[in-house]
Amino acid sequence: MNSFAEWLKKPVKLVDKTHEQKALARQQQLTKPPGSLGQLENLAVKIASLQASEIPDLTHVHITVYAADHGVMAEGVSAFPQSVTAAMIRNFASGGAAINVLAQELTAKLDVINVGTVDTLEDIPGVLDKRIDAGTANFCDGPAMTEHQCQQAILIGRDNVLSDIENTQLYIAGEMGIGNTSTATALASAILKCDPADLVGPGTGLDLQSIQHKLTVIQRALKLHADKLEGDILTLLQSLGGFEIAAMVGAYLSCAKQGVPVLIDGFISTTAALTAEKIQPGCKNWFIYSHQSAEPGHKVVLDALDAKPLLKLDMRLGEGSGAAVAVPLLRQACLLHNGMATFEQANISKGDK
Ligand SMILES: Cc1cc2ncn([C@H]3O[C@H](COP(=O)(O)O)[C@@H](O)[C@H]3O)c2cc1C
Ligand SMILES: O=C(O)c1cccnc1
Repeated sequence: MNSFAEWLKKPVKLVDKTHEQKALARQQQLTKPPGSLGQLENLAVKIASLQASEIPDLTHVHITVYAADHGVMAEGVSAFPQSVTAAMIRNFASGGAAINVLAQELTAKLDVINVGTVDTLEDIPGVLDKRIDAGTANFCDGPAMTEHQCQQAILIGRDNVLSDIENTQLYIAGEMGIGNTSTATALASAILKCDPADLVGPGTGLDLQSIQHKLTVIQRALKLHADKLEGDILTLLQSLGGFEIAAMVGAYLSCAKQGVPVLIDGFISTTAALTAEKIQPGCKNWFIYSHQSAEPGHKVVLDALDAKPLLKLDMRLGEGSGAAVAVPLLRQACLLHNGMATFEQANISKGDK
């Protein structure tokens, strides 16, 4: 038995029900009509139970952006050229991307990992070079990855979570990879056995005619890999995924096994979350969903996870940006939970009904 298979078998950590009960009871004691803080109450209870703590705390947030290129770009499926993936890695390193601005404001730890760009980048301070290959293969011609490459990518995500687990109170995986809305659409359609026409969208900004072309490309890929649709999820990930998507799957599996709360971002990240949940049911107990992006496939994937995202801001960026935007809400839910007085402390009558 190799170490990958051993690790994969490790169970997902069970969520602490005692702390859930304690947090629910505390919410009933706080000086407000029960339920009046709406979803902020559920959030605080969820974070308290995931952290197994009476004082949930989100001071230390670990954000990792996984970047990689996609072979399906040979079919012309994005409004932007493939070289933008590498260019954005440079931008992450110099602090100019949206996620840099947000991570700085949150005082979050921000890692950037190159999991496999076509461009061989020089050593860039602040970027972890874990290039598996020069992008994935075109899944219209064959599997996107070899089995070994897929495992390598998963282990990169696993190890990133473990690298700072002692300090991580919340983990966010972001992605950068031109063409990856096509990859996520193909993978999610295969996993959910649904029509890719219900998921496909503009990504970075395709017009209607180009979206139609993107759909025919994805349909071709799904036809080519049709024999794997009844097979296991890891094979689907290997056939239709991307390096950064597989790395996010590994990170989510790692969080669920170790008991680290995860805040999920947009369409591509949520497709990785769905993949992790299908590989190991129960992973999703560790997930909180930040937002619903404008990419149509995101709603389909969120629904498949029974997810109720906190925000709907028509964002469609990725990089972990939607999740980062939601962190202040989570922090405020915790602050209210921890800091408000109880009826007893404030000597206020609780009311009878
Ligand atoms: C400058 C720039 C920065 C980005 N940051 C995230 N994405 C997002 O857009 C890409 C997916 O869209 P598509 O499948 O249409 O290529 C991914 O890289 C995703 O992270 C970006 C895209 C661009 C152009
Ligand atoms: O939903 C997302 O995260 C998204 C949508 C379009 C392009 N990139 C990311």
